[in-house]
Amino acid sequence: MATINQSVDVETAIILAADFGYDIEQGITEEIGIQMLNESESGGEKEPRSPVVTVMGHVDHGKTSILDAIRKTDVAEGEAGGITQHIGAYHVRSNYGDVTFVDTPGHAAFTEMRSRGAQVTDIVILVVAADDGVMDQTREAISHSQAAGVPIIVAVNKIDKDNADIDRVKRELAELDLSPEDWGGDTMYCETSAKKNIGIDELMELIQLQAEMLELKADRKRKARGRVVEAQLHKGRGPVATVLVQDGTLRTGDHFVVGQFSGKVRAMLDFKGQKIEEAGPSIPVEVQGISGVPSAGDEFIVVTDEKMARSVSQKRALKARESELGANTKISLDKLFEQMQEGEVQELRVVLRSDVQGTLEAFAKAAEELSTDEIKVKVLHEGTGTITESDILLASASDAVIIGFNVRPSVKVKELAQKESVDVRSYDVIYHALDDIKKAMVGMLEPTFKEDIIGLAEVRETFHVPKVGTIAGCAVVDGKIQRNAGVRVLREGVVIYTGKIESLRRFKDDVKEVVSGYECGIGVEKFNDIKVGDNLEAYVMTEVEATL
Ligand SMILES: Nc1nc2c(ncn2[C@@H]2O[C@H](COP(=O)(O)OP(=O)(O)OP(=O)(O)O)[C@@H](O)[C@H]2O)c(=O)[nH]1
Repeated sequence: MATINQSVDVETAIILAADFGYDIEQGITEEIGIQMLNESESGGEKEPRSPVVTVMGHVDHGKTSILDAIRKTDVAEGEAGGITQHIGAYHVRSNYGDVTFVDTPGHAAFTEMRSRGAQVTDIVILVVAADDGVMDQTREAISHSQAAGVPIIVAVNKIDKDNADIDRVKRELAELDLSPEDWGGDTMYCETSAKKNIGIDELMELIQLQAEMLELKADRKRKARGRVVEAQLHKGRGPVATVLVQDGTLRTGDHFVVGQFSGKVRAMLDFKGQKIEEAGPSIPVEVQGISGVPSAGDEFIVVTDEKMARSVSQKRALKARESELGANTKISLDKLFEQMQEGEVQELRVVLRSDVQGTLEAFAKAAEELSTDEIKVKVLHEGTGTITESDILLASASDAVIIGFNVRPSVKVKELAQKESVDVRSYDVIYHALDDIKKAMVGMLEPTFKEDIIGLAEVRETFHVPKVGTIAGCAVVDGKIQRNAGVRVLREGVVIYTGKIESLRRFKDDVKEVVSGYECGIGVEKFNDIKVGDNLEAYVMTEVEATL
């Protein structure tokens, strides 16, 4: 006998359910088991934990130098003189408090983790060189941090330089929503010289101040959970992962699930490569004893026993394979209306790319004006030049679409977009893009013509043929090139000309098409300015049935 509130064991449940014509799947109870474990098992009080910080900025603005200077403030270090770092994260104990630094290379890694649901960073330090000011990667880092909702502390670095212009940096950043506090804004600024060791203590103080405002807390008594920062197959130690403990305490001997793998903590090393027995919240450790190499961003959860660990990891592996095969759940303009109806989106986020700055400003303004009560159009990031891998990762992590004007992603970037199911749309004029967004918002997006890109060729040589013009000696690298197809001439990922393929030859013969792997000569109608290194993108327009 059991009352309605009492649970029964799995065997009984299976027999009972069978009487009613249902099958019971045991795995689900274990997934739920983990959840319950994590919800219920909260032992004691939540205590403050130290902040996890990521340093970002444009190349050469001084990220590494600032991190080095910070490490020198480590009071635990003393005589040894500088820490030899073994893993991608480390913990500094300064007079101002403890800080954990996640040393992943750049904002792409940061966002890749986030696209896996892993937000480990509490605070971003944005390093901007005072002599150089805001540059491309500064802007990208800001967009990535803002999209993640992580507060930014600005370190205006290299103030020792003669041509340092701190006010200019502040002005440029104020335009990007990072007004300094002394200008009435709410962004913390710190003036540093990593080289002369100026302002480093102040920076550490600001980190603590920001951390206090964030009220970062964790319960060190519970079983540990954390995230993988990096992982690899080590020759002697087998699969190892740097895990940042986010809650609870991790101990040697704990059974755990990590991504699709499981294991038992055989040994733990801190970032100095020293063996430790336990690691509390905000502490990075290298864990040994995993059944395989997990991915950066994977969740790490301690469970009660080995059987549970194994069973959950197997279910996860199966699920991962299934989702790889199907399910595209990301946002796309095609599905915008459906998703709006289902209440899934209130905000259409876009990442913008264009060949010229003017288009960006005009589009961003017009797009934001399209916002209605139901849906807001928000530009997450904009930049000139071609669509990058970092754009795709940002769009993937933030569920955004990418809109490009006269720019094309490279083959590699396109593949990443496909893998991440990011909707990348290319336009040549603003109002076409605006039209599509408008139509998508009311569920009327029904292109009557769809452009199919059929192939890509790389220009290896050019020849001048009298009366004909320039012929491009090309290698077809993707798909096929057809005579009379439309063609775009791309230079460094930017469209410089759009026209038609006028002539297509293999050796001396005119041919209708040339497929990937072969070489050919291509003449572009009314265009002679082809250069070695250009890419030719061939496309055809196909009629698409109206869908509603
Ligand atoms: N004068 C001056 N030079 C600095 C300062 N900080 C860094 N530098 C110099 O700037 C150069 C780049 O510094 P890094 O710390 O390597 O810059 P980074 O941002 O880590 O560069 P990447 O890792 O390549 O992106 C080095 O030559 C440093 O010595 C500073 O405060 N003042």
